Amino acid sequence: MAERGQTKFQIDLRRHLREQAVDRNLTRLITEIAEASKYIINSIRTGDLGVAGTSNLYGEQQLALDVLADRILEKRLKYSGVVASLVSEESGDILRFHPEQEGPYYSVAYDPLDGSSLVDVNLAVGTIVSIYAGDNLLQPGRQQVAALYILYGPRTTLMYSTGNGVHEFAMNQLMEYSLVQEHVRIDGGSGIYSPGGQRNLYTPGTEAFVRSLEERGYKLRYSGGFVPDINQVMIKGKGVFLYPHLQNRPRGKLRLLYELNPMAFLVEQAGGAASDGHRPILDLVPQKIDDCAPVFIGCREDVAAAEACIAAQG
Ligand SMILES: O=P(O)(O)OC[C@H]1O[C@](O)(COP(=O)(O)O)[C@@H](O)[C@@H]1O
Ligand SMILES: [Mg+2]
Ligand SMILES: [Mg+2]
Repeated sequence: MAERGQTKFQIDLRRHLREQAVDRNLTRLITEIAEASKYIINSIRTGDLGVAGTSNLYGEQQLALDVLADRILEKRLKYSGVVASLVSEESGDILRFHPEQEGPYYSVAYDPLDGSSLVDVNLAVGTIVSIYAGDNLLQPGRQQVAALYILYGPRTTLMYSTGNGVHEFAMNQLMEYSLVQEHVRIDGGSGIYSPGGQRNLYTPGTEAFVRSLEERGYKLRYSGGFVPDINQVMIKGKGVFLYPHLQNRPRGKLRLLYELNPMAFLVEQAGGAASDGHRPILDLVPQKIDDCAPVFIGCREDVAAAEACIAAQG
């Protein structure tokens, strides 16, 4: 019987970060983001589901919730005292700060509310965060020092890594994130597949890859939310998500800085892989903050099979 107060399941996020010997300022940053999620949850549950009357960098109509979630996170990060620069999917400009606190400082790229168009149909949405040391946000994803996502589903869960495995937390009745499991692993096996985009616009290589999964009995699981769809692969420990290059969209849809890099960091830390069809997502060098890339992400063997199909048929 574990000593009272010592069981793994009473470890909250801050204590876990401390036990992982995570730098004090990075611990502060991650716990500030966790705090901000409480206000985002509240805005999802009670907020205005209408449009904000503005559009983001991609010309996508912003929902009031996108803008509200962005404001909540930006304010938290700005006043955290440990952030040198940040960029959000919703704002599109890099904001720079001069923290008074002692360094080290960090830079953050985030998608404040991914899948926001699913809120009005009451499907799960999430927040995705990518963290670098210093003030340069245009670095390959492999340079990240941490990444995390928060999934606002029937339960609110948080998945983070600082490079020492991926750990899952769930929000309890007191709105604290309490440890559920450490070292989440994607070990493979016949699983699920999440085929994003329009199938009729797939290239021959992607079409051949998806057909091979169906012939192997993979089950289609696609919610239209990147965070729940990736979380399903993480928790099941198998399967693959793809939002590929399309005939009319050669760079796919998902954004490198705030969606692909953080998810690729987490999935690789869980023993999986993430590719743009030719090379690891984490090795792509961002040219500009709104770069997009095709993505095949999940079980290592499935991603390798996708790359082989694309090498053979494009
Ligand atoms: O609706 P589509 O084209 O299948 O795209 C779904 C993808 O787009 C997204 O909704 C884009 O996210 P945003 O809501 O942040 O723009 C992802 O969550 C999801 O994986
Ligand atoms: Mg998004
Ligand atoms: Mg978004």
